[in-house]
Amino acid sequence: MPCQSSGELKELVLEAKKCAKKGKVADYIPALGKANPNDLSIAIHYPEGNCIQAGDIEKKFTLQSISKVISLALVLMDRGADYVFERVGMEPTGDPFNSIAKLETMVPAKPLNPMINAGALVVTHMIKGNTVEERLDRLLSFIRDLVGDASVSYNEEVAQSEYETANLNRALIYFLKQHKVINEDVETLIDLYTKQCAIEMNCYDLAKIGLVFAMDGIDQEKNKRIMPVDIARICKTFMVTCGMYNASGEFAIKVGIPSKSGVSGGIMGAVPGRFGIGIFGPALDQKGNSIAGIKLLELLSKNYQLSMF
Ligand SMILES: NC(=O)CC[C@H](N)C(=O)O
Repeated sequence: MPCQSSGELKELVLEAKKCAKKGKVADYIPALGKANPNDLSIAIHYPEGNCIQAGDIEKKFTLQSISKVISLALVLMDRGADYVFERVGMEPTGDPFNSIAKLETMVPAKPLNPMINAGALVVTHMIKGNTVEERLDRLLSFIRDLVGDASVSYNEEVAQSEYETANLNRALIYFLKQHKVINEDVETLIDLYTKQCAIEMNCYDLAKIGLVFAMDGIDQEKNKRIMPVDIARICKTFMVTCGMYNASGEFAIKVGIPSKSGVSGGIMGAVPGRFGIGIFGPALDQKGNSIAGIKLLELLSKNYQLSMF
C-alpha cells in the first residue's frame, strides 16, 4: 500500500484517541458491536497519488451512512437532479438520522434530505436495475471506480445482521410506500439498502473516494473524470449541511471540512481542491458520529487551517 506513515499524524491520533473511552460502539446492528472501541486510524490522500497515514489502516469497516453520499452521486448521474429532487429534499432536519417524525409533518411525505435514512432509502430505491444483484453491482462498480480497486465488495455478515434487525428502516419504507414516494417491495429495498450499507473498505480506500469529491469528480492520478463537477458539488454541499446528521452545524463551525460519517465509525472528508481523508474510529458519540474521529478532524483542521469557511 503506497501510504507513508506520518509521525505528526500519529501524535494527533494518540491525542484524539483519549476521548474514545467516552464513546460507545453501535450495537443496534449486532455485528457492529464486535468492533474495538479503541481503534483509530486515518489516511490522507493527495491528488498526485501520495498518501500519509497513522493507525492500523489495513482494518476494514463497513460504510454504513457514508454510502448515502455515493448512492446519491450515482442516482444523480443516472436520473438527473430534477428527477431526484422531486423525490427527496435538500434541507437539514436537526433530527437523529433514523427519525420518522418529520415525515409525518411533510405534505407530500418527501424526506427532507438524502443523508437521513428516509431520504437515503428513497435514493437507493432510485438505483437502476432489475434485481437487487444488478443494482448492487452498479453501485459497487461505481465505488470500485472511485477507489481504483476492483475487489471492493460488501460484508455479508454485517448485511445479514442489519437485514434481520432493520425494523425502523422497514417502518420508514412502509410509510413512504403508503405515501407513494416508494413503489417497490419493502424486503427487496431493505435487502439492497443493507448490502449497500455493508460495503466495506479500509480508510486508505475511503480517503481516495474523499479525494475524488475534493477534486470536483476527477481522479487526478488517472486523469479521469468519475462524476460531473456539478454532482460532486451537490454531494459536498450535502456533506456540509447534513453529513454529520444533527451535529452538522457544530461540526461545520469546529472543523469546516465537507464530511460524511457512518455508524460503523467511519468518516470520509473532502478538503476542496486539496486532499481526501478516511478515518475509522468505532466508538461513537450520542449522535452516532465517531467521537475520536471528530476530535482528530478538529485537531487537524485547527493545526493546519483546513476549514473552508
Ligand atoms: N447512520 C448510519 O450510518 C446509519 C446506517 C445504517 N445502516 C442504518 O440504516 O441504520
